[in-house]
Order: sequence, then structure tokens, then C-alpha cells
Amino acid sequence: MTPQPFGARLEGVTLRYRRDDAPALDNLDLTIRPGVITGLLGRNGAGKSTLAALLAGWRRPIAGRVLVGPAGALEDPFENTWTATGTQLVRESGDHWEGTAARDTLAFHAEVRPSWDADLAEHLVGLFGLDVGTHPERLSRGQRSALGIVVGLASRAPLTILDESYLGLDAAHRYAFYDVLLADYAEHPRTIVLSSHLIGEVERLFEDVVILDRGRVLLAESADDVRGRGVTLTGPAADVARVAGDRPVLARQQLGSTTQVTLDGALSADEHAAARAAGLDVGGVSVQDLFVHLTGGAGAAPATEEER
Ligand SMILES: Nc1ncnc2c1ncn2[C@@H]1O[C@H](COP(=O)(O)OP(=O)(O)OP(=O)(O)O)[C@@H](O)[C@H]1O
Repeated sequence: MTPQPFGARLEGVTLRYRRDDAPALDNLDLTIRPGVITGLLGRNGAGKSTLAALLAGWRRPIAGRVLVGPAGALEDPFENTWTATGTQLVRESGDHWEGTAARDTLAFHAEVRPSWDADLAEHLVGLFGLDVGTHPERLSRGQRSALGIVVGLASRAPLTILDESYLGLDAAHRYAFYDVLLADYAEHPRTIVLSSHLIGEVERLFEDVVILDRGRVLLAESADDVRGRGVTLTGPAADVARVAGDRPVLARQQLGSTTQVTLDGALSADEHAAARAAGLDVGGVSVQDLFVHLTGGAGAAPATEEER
């Protein structure tokens, strides 16, 4: 039986690693809906891994509270065996058992995860060509990522947090992972939090999107709402320019004589009619373009201590 998915609520959560440090999370309020895939995005140092560690009960905030669990039965996850049993965090580092074969890491999780699916684990081991007889410290970075993915998916935990855990995979293995994740999630609904810098690749998986910026929530809404925040026009450059007028442009791409611009905000009825008359393709904004726009563009520096 598939267990009830976990949700999470953070209320006024502040965490700083050292007393004199700027907060890694700063008075953060956030709800993670149960049973959906949430994309957790943010530039380097925004606080994604810190938030993941709080959800998994590995850390506790210095102010505010964190609650995790099935709807109506949320609990503080810190040192909480019950919520820990239902929460699987996989970090980029993998958190494998060193000095013993990879199969021992899998055997450990099979033991502690009530929903562990041995068939799925075996399928994924084959898919990634993982040599489970090798010690994790002797695996390549990609193979260590694959081991983390096997743990993350086969655990079928009611709250599964994948924190950059698939970065080491090559493109073919990443796309295979996205496909398995979607198929398995459809059959065994659970709450999945995916943190990634490869936004363009994974955004089709997101149902909700959270963007953190310097320890604060910059945006938290459904992926559909995100896509409705802007509009993409594609077609001949002159027609696109005419319909776009002097509207703020979030992103622009040129492919031969075809231009694609992403505009901030929705089109008015008149603009829609003009776009249709010109034969332009009209679509929503990509999460990636909105993310780049909201977090300061490609050239902006990541947060530094001085900026906070
Ligand atoms: N163990 C730690 N000790 C001290 N400071 C830390 C520690 N871990 C994170 N920080 C600081 O907390 C802030 C948030 O870091 P965090 O790792 O949560 O961000 P992130 O969004 O996951 O970043 P990235 O995308 O680079 O992995 C950063 O300023 C970081 O330097």
C-alpha cells in the first residue's frame, strides 16, 4: 500500500550556521503541498540545501518552526523517528556508506524504508549500469549520483527530497531518470522536492515552484501560475517586434529569421488578436526564463555576505 504523502509547513523559520553569519534562511514562511512535485530553485547559496536539511530533520531552526507529515498530522521533524522514516533526502554528496560495497548502502535503505521496492531498485541498477559490488568511494561521480537516485526512488518515501542529486549523471542517464521518476510517481503518488540548477531540463516535471533568494522566498506558486506570468511569441522578427511593442522583454532568442521573445505579463485581447493575425506562436513563459529574470539575470553576482 502506498503511504500517505507528507506535506510541510515552515513558519517564520530562521537558521544561521554561526552566530555572526548572515542567516542562511531568513524568517521564511512556506508550504510544501503533499502529493505534488515541487521544484526548489535558487542561485548558489540561496538556502536550498539548508531548507532540505530542515525538512529532513537534520537541522533545527534558531527561530520559527518546521512541520512535516501527512495532511492533518504534521510534526516537528527534528530528531523525530516517525517523520524520518517517511522522509528520504538524497544530497549531491550521496551520503553513501564508505568502506563497504554499494549494495550495502542499498541493503541499509531496504531495511529502514518501509516502502522500499527491491524490483525498482534492481531495475534502476541495471538502467544506470551500476556495479553494486564496488565501494562508493571508488565509483565515478556519475555512478555515485546513480546510487543516490536508486536510493531516492526505490525508497518511495512519502517525502522524497532530491537535492542536486542527479547533477553527476550524464545527459542520457538524466533523461532516463526523469522518465522513471514521472512513471513511478504516477503509480505511487508521493511528495517530491527537486532542487536543481538544470531548470530547463526538469521544469516539465514541476507542479509547484519555489524560488529562494538569499534565504527568503521570492516566489512560491503552481508551475501553471508561473507559466502564466509571461508570454512567449515566436515568428518572423518584424512581426514579433510589432506585436511585442515596448513591452518589457524577459528573454530573447534568434534562430535564423525566427525570433522568440518572452514578455513580462499576459497579452491583452488586442495583442492576442494581433499575434494570431500575424501567425505567431503564443506560449507561456518558461520557469527558467522567469527564474533568470527574477534572480538578477545571468550577469548578476551570487549573494555575498556584504550584499545581505
Ligand atoms: N555547513 C555550513 N556552515 C556554514 N555556512 C553554511 C553551511 N552550509 C551552508 N552555509 C551557508 O548558508 C547559505 C545557504 O547555503 P545552502 O547550501 O543552503 O545554499 P544552496 O541554495 O543549497 O546553494 P548551492 O546551489 O550553491 O548548493 C550560504 O551562504 C552558505 O555559505
